Amino acid sequence: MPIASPLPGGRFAPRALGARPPPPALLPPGRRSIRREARRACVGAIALGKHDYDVVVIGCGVGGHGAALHAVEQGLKTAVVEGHDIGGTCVNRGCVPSKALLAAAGRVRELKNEMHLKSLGISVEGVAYDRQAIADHASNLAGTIQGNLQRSLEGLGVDILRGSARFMGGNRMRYALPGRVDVGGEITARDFIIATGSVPFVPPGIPIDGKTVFTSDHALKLEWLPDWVAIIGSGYIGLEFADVYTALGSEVTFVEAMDKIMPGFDGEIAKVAKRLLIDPRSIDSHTGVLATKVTPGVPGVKPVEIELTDFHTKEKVDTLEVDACLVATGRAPYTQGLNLGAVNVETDRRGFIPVSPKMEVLDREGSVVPHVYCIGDANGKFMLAHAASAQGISAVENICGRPHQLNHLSVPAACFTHPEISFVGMTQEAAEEKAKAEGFKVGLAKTSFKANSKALAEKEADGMAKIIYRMDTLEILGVHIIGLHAADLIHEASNALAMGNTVDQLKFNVHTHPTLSEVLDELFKQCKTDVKANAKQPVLVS
Ligand SMILES: Cc1cc2nc3c(=O)[nH]c(=O)nc-3n(C[C@H](O)[C@H](O)[C@H](O)COP(=O)(O)OP(=O)(O)OC[C@H]3O[C@@H](n4cnc5c(N)ncnc54)[C@H](O)[C@@H]3O)c2cc1C
Ligand SMILES: NC(=O)c1ccc[n+]([C@@H]2O[C@H](COP(=O)([O-])OP(=O)(O)OC[C@H]3O[C@@H](n4cnc5c(N)ncnc54)[C@H](O)[C@@H]3O)[C@@H](O)[C@H]2O)c1
Repeated sequence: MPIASPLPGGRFAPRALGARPPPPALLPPGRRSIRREARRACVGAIALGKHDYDVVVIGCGVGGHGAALHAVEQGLKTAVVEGHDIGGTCVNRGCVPSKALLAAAGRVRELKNEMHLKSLGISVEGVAYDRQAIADHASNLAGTIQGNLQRSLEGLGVDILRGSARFMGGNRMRYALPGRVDVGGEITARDFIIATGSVPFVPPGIPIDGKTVFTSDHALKLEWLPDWVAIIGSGYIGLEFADVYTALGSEVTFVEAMDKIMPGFDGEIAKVAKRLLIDPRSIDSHTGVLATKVTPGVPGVKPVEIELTDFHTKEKVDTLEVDACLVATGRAPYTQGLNLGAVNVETDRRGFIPVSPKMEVLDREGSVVPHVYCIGDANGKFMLAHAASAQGISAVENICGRPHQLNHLSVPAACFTHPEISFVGMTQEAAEEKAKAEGFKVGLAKTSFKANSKALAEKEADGMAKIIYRMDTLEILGVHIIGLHAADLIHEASNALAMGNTVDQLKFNVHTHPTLSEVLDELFKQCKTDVKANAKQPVLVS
């Protein structure tokens, strides 16, 4: 039976886990020679010999896990050093528990939507939920996936070293667990991959008490459901928690520094999201304001006070009084205690570790620091789990002497609200700027879920998809979807982008009827692919 993976695509799903696989000597001859050949190919490129390990990965979040699995598959002697929880943020305090909460809250929302159920001929009475049981579902799932990750590493022969790692100069590294004299030691490695991730960023003036003022780390435990919760920041975390809280009966107020809600998203998609995810729910928002001072409260006794300051004039404009405050204002890289100076590495102004497109760490002059790579949230290139893992694989390819660069524009992203939002590549705004600078015309096509038979059968036909492409080369610049299962639908577009497919190549592909995938089929078919005719079109076709 496949084992649940924290990553889409189940990076370790097909392997038999739970039991340690036989050592190479006991493997069937075919498997043995594949492992040996992989090792010869890769190790030949890096001239191994005098080190304890070929590769040491510092941090075992999904980035470090992905890197370690790929390294050991290449025949490299590999260790991960983990100072806290195997699985890092994604498994323990991120993707996994948040999706468990969203799954349960989404069901509650659906079952409480009498109108929707009635339109399908169904009536349900007395829908109730157990807050603690929902919280337990999230923490149990995190525990299960953490165990799976650990077994997958052990099963393939990756050494798991417990402790916080610290560079000692040269190829040496020390690791230790505070308060444990029996754990730790010093090791050497030919190559190091830094995968130490990130922690919540909390703006100055906001004290976190973990009860009434908290970050996603606390919110995921769902210890209580405030009647009224202010969420500072309307990015991914803000949107997903607003979805959970409103489904479970809380009222939400967004406090967003930028002039519009969801500033990081494509403008048109953000407008549709506002119509579908914000306006019909118990959500209001204050935009163009910073939360400059927050005073924690006492549940049921004293409210949390949030001082709002105009983003532009810097004048104090209002004070909110709410039951609780979730701070969702981004994440900060975590590189504390690594002693980066010992390997001539310095973080940038925001604390990220600068890297080349091959994930090689760069020094302050911009030169490559030999044998040190950095992947995932710690380099800040794309703070998503699957990006971290893909960067890890890319780093290992480079270690093996097979030059590789991940095309970050082809990395998809999704926000798991109900309905979901997903995208790959550029927003329309960014594409238009690029077109202006480079002198090409932008093509645009859109489709609605309302024209899709499957979405209509589900009575969930709210949503749209749009594609942005170059009219001269028919190259895809971006695809954005909001609607039922948008997070799954995006992969046809992201894979096309990764493979360098142009829109004229996609429009002849066949899709099963009736499926939601026809939303994208329709989108590709609507693209204007006559390049000669396109040259005569106005600058933007919509
Ligand atoms: C609430 C929430 C929901 C999210 N949902 C999604 C989602 O749905 N999809 C998605 O793609 N992304 C999601 N993310 C983002 C995702 O979790 C991160 O992008 C991802 O975890 C980054 O992986 P990483 O391996 O770079 O770092 P991390 O997962 O942060 O792992 C780093 C690891 O390094 C260890 N470490 C740090 N320093 C040391 C040291 N000196 N020595 C040894 N070990 C060390 C840490 O203990 C940690 O285990 C979410 C994030 C949050 C907060
Ligand atoms: N589904 C997913 O893939 C998923 C889910 C959750 C988190 N994540 C990852 O976690 C990271 C963190 O998520 P996030 O939502 O915290 O960050 P974010 O960068 O997505 O959004 C932060 C928002 O906070 C606003 N902001 C910042 N400071 C403010 C202040 N003082 N007052 C008011 N508004 C302020 C910003 O303008 C922005 O809109 C993201 O980079 C994302 O990649 C991903």
